[in-house]
Amino acid sequence: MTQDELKKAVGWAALKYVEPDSIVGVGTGSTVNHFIDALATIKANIEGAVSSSEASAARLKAAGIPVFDLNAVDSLSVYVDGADEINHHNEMIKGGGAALTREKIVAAVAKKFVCIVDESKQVDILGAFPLPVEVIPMARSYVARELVKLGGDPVYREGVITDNGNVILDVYNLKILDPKTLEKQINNIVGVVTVGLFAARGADTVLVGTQNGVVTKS
Ligand SMILES: O=C(CO)[C@H](O)[C@H](O)COP(=O)(O)O
Repeated sequence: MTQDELKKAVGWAALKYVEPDSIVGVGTGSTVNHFIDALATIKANIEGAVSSSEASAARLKAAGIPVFDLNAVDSLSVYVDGADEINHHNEMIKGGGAALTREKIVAAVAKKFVCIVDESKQVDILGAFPLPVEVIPMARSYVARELVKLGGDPVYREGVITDNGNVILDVYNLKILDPKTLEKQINNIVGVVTVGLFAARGADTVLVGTQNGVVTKS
């Protein structure tokens, strides 16, 4: 199977975590796009969705699924999203699609985070994928200097403005041995909006698309 077929398999497998009549938290990316396609087939059985990006909101609306503002929603039973890397403790690097801040917010509200990945995303140690950091534009150079002090090589993602009007620094050459501590350290730098390390709030369930089928990990 191709990588996209593996993504499709986990996107559809995530449907079983959607509760009837609920509002579903929806992430961003090519794997989640398959989940949205699957969700469209049961749209009569759900109330709607909260989206982590303008891109997913547009896809949800095009599929006829009502999209709610998160402020209008008290709780979400499930949040379904992909990842750029995931380790064996269900800690992740996310933000390849620049949606990390809204993803972290929607994930925080949800009772259960179901992460959907193809097997190429599984790693022993996070950091081969450059770590995205969303930054207030005027703080870009300052934050970059602070990230160098933490051992990384930040690169400005040129031409990308997030849905929140900010910029992204991608931090290369990090070997992330303690994701929870690094998440706190980077979030503490003034001017950082969010780091794309999801460790304090990792995934509760991971669906991995493999050549032998979808494997579920908790
Ligand atoms: O964090 C994300 C977007 O900000 C995505 O979940 C991540 O980039 C994975 O994307 P894809 O499913 O296209 O491989």
